[in-house]
Amino acid sequence: MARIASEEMKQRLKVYFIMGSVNCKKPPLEALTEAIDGGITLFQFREKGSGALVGEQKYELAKQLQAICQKRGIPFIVNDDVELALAIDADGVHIGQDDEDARIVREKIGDKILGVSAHNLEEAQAAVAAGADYIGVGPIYPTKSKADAKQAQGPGIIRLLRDHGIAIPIVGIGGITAENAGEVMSAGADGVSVISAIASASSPLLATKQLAQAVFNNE
Ligand SMILES: Cc1ncc(COP(=O)(O)OP(=O)(O)O)c(N)n1
Ligand SMILES: Cc1nc(C(=O)O)sc1CCOP(=O)(O)O
Ligand SMILES: [Mg+2]
Repeated sequence: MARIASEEMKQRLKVYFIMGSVNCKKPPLEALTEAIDGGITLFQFREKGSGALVGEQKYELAKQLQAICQKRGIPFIVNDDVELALAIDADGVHIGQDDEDARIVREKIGDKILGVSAHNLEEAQAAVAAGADYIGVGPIYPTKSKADAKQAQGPGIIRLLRDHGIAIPIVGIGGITAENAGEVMSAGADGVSVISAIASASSPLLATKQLAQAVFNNE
């Protein structure tokens, strides 16, 4: 298997849903199925926060969510847990600045998708040098879904990265909704990644459709 092409990665990032069992209003398998029906293009399993599953239970949920993604052709990314990603043969891994070093992760996962969080130009340049397939830039807006999130930067951080030559695929993250997704795209993002805009909605199906519409109207 070869590394994902940049253009394909950009398409995959359009509507990127991130979820773990602690995030959803509905049972996780139901929430993911509705999100896929609504038009998500990529999924990240992020089993994190108070009450998150560990060990065998985490592994089993990952396998069940992965099976849904595989059936529907949606790539399955694992947050933080490189060993889990390798154990279940996930499509990729997302890591942040406080996780394992991106160069080492690239060596471990070979051609699988590697996403890296970046909050400024230096981190973005380092992620490119380490072989990231995309960077997640945030928080764009205030978020309640990540306890240790940094201060919101606004969409201008994405424009700044583009203006300084960061050409790899970029996805915005943090407080993104159907109402503000357009300005994230207009700033130069290839897509938006969300937890609560879909997972906390009473209808993940409708919420995803609204988000996708906002994204594709502002490409
Ligand atoms: C697409 C995307 N972007 C950023 C993050 C955040 O990663 P990280 O900084 O490692 O924080 P945690 O998600 O691990 O709490 C992400 N998960 N996905
Ligand atoms: C997982 C995550 N990472 C962030 C970062 O800034 O790197 S913000 C965030 C939480 C995103 O959740 P919501 O869409 O509910 O705001
Ligand atoms: Mg992390």
